[in-house]
Amino acid sequence: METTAITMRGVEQHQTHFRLGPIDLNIAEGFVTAIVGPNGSGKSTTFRLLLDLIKPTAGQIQVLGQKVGEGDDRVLKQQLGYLAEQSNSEDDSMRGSEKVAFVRRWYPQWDVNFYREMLQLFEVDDSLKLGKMSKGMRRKFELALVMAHKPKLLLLDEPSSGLDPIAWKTMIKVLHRYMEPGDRTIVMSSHIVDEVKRLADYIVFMARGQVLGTYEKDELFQRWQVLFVQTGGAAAQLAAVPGIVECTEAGSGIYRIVTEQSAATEQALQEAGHTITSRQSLQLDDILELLMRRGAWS
Ligand SMILES: Nc1ncnc2c1ncn2[C@@H]1O[C@H](COP(=O)(O)OP(=O)(O)OP(=O)(O)O)[C@@H](O)[C@H]1O
Repeated sequence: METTAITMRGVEQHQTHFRLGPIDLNIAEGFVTAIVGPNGSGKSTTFRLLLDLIKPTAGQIQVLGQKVGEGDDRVLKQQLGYLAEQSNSEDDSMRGSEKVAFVRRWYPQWDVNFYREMLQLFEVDDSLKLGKMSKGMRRKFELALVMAHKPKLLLLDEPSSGLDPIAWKTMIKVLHRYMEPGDRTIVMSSHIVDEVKRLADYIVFMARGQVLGTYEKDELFQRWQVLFVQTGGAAAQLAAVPGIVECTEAGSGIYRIVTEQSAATEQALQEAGHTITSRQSLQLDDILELLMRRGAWS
């Protein structure tokens, strides 16, 4: 694998009603990784651990080559940008421009032109008080705010929450452009299938505080397929076919097969004399559901 921007080793975080981990995770530098999982699966908790906003109960975390929670992390923090899931209501009475004046002092590399350009693209007026901005407007402002120092690692917790479809498209464009230099990394959580499809290079599935797996996006969609198969009555032979995750009878000797190794499954089906009548890609949420079911969690 490529150089890692983030490494988590045996990381656990215990709360009264929630346990995260143990998590072992590598996130590649120079790519977009999307963390996908149901509500309460631990995505935001993971972000907070990476930023040292909460401490792990066990394990070690490295971000951009530095151990989190050890030594002077000022230089590391200047290389990070974090968009929290929810706005901080304590900032409501501040104007956008006042918030910027406050934040930019921490970042010597703050790029005022880039910030202005983003406000223009998103059509945001930063002279408004943050509490007076609409939800989407504030989200766009905050996105510009966390990107203006051009961090090497951008952590975005549900970035498109509250954005209208036009603003959403602008955000996708902005993030694609952000990745162009090749040495930047984005880790984002998202519930929007289309967003993950358009932006992510890698997908990390999470559920109930556990990482279910990390997958290269194109390979994931290529491997996970639904095949409709005419068995000619020899359905029992399907049990020996590799990669099958689910198999249901669809009527008239046709079986609906979900596979996570489409190439191997198709080859074995053909060698056994079965006919594949059609195939479809599986959606991201269906893959997550099947992975969760396999973990016997749902
Ligand atoms: N079944 C549950 N019922 C109520 N709260 C839960 C449950 N599971 C987890 N939580 C809460 O969720 C928190 C962990 O979730 P976290 O915010 O990290 O998840 P998330 O994946 O970001 O969720 P979301 O998609 O809703 O933003 C824990 O602090 C815990 O309090």
